Amino acid sequence: MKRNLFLYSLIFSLLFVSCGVQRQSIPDLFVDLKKAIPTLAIDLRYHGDHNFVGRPIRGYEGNRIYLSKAAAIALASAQRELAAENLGFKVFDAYRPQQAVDHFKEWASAIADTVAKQEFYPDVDKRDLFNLGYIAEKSGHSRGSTIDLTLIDLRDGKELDMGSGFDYFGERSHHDYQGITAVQKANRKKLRHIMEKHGFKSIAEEWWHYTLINEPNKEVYYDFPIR
Ligand SMILES: C[C@@H](N)C(=O)N[C@H](C)C(=O)O
Ligand SMILES: [Zn+2]
Repeated sequence: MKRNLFLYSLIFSLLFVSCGVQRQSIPDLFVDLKKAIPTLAIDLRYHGDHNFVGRPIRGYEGNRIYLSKAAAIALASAQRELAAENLGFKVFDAYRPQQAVDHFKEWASAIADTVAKQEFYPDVDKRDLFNLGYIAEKSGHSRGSTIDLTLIDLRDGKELDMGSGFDYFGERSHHDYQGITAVQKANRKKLRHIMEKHGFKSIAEEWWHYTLINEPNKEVYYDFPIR
């Protein structure tokens, strides 16, 4: 009896460990972006609390950024081109586990929780953020070839003025919004131009969001946590 118990618990622990390893393993498709492009500036917003939820997001356990190799190669060539103008990228988000998207959905249905409303969605009811295209229930980020980013001046590390902050959900962040200055328009255009030149496409609602057109594994939504 004792022997059986021992065997069962051994099998159970082995199963548990192997599941754990599977959950932790990063698919071959991905690279650690900090290692692939060491000169990239990174501010992984969903790892901390400076984001529209106001708290760290599920699945962002480590301050690391993963992206598909194909997207990382395209981004590296764009970054090289920018450097000639003393410009670089700052990345806010890249691969996003599905569990993080699920966290966004849960948060959106908790109507009373508006701790970060003032900064991120002052004029939008949080229940409409999905319908209006600001957050996706099935996000390209989970497929691994989508990235949220801005431009920085390499001489002082400061972000270029884009006319609204990252994840400001409102018309002000739309590509076609006219009520911003000529400099802000030019900065957005510069970001869009360099991203499109290197194979990425934009969405109308967010100046910071780009997806590699020839992304690999278009059908797969990954859920491994970021550690
Ligand atoms: C939430 C925002 N940063 C974003 O990435 N929005 C798009 C629509 C997405 O969720 O895929
Ligand atoms: Zn995005």
